[in-house]
Amino acid sequence: MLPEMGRGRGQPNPSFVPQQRTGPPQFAVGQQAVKPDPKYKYTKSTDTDPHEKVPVPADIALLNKFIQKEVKMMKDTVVDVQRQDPKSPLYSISSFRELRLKPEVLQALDSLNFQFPTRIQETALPLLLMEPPSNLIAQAQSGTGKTAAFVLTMLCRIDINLKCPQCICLAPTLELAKQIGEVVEKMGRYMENLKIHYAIKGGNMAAMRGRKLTEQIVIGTPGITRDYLQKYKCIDPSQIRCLVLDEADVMIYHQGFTDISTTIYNMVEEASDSVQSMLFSATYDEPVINFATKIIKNAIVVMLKREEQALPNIKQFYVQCACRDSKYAAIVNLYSGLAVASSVIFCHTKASVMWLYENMKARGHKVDVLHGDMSVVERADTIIRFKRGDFKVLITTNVFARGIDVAQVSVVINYDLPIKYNEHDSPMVIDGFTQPDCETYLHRIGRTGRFGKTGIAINLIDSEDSMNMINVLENHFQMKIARMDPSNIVELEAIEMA
Ligand SMILES: Nc1ncnc2c1ncn2[C@@H]1O[C@H](COP(=O)(O)OP(=O)(O)OP(=O)(O)O)[C@@H](O)[C@H]1O
Repeated sequence: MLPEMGRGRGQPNPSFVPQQRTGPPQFAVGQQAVKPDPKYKYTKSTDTDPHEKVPVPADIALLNKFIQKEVKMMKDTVVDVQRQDPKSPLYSISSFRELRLKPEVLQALDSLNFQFPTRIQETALPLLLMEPPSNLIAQAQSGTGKTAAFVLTMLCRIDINLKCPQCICLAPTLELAKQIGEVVEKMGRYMENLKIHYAIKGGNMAAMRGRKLTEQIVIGTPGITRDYLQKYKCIDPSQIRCLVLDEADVMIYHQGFTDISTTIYNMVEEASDSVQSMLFSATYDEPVINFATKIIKNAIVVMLKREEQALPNIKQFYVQCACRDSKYAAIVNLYSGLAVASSVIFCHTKASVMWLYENMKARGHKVDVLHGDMSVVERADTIIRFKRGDFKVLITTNVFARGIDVAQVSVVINYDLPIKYNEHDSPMVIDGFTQPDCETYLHRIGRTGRFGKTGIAINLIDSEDSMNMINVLENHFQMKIARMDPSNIVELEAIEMA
């Protein structure tokens, strides 16, 4: 059995309004940015600090030019160059043919133009396909092909002639579950009689009682999948050969998911003689990896160094805004740049998502929203339209932060930075500063820069508190988040040259 775990990290509290703090006056836009002393306790609001300079439309026009140039460069990115670079996550020395995949799967990979495995695929697949099967806890940067690594494993592990679930794949959101299913369909297109069942919100749960599933692969969110196993008994756990947890850190260590995921793991582990468990994510902080290695027996662990986690092909910037209102002005003025390819704007709450959406819509901008209060049908429809390019700017919450793969997303904007919560569901504050959620930040910016493309992440900063979060993120991942000062043409050109 699994060891009992304490309360996981708190879910973001939607009613939270970030605290405003004020800092030393030297921290002003247009001057050399002075990073605040982390020991300094800020107590007053900066919202109306007269030293701050709001980007004016002319400055924003330059910023737009910069974004558009970057987006154009993105189209010219050559994946082959990265494949040759031993430091790149796309680097590999083997071919898919050397990886013991089924012939029908190889045929599908050819038709999908998957020519070479990425580093994580080349590393994970031989470990996952060897006999006897071994468990794996794996980490790889966002957009580098983790999905294919576990989907190919599931396809190679199932016996197509058996009409019962043999693989369970869990994901934190229904959008991600659907997206994984689409990858299974594509990679399993030449496997006759392959069937997938989605254990997600929106299905007819009453019809499940007493029914035995005949599909070989079940992909679902944790709550409904547990009901399938425990309540409706429509999956026989003794037949399960693969259990996959995508976005595994959140699945095993987040309040609301921990107990459910561990119940599923225990049920399958106890019933099945030969289940292989696989955990994949772009991020695992220390407590998570400690917990994961405790519960997943004899797992092979493939981890990245901290400084390897942030992708160099995603250029990260912050823009200083005087207050929340000027963040809105910046977004409105950046619209034409954001709509060149596709962009995602992350807000802290559903309320701010809707506020930004209504205001931009009222100005005639074509934007759309995705958040957890929308119906299943609305959410699915929004993702389809965004992937199809029907609208170019998506305003959303953390519900879109993980896993969703939209190749043409070139810009991610953090209207609000993601905040870390403590075990009491309150924002974590150290030395007077709110702490950023480093893992969520990495997942959010990973919605751009997919599979070696270049992308831009822009963080809108409106207080010393949010500036401090930028410093913490830089230190945590040992990476640079450059100040983008739209009024400084020399600096902007220097960034363009970089
Ligand atoms: N070997 C490959 N050859 C060509 N394209 C690939 C290959 N592997 C993955 N891709 C493509 O790269 C994109 C990103 O892959 P995927 O969504 O699996 O990334 P991920 O690592 O799961 O990302 P995240 O951490 O955001 O969940 C997808 O569009 C996928 O089709």
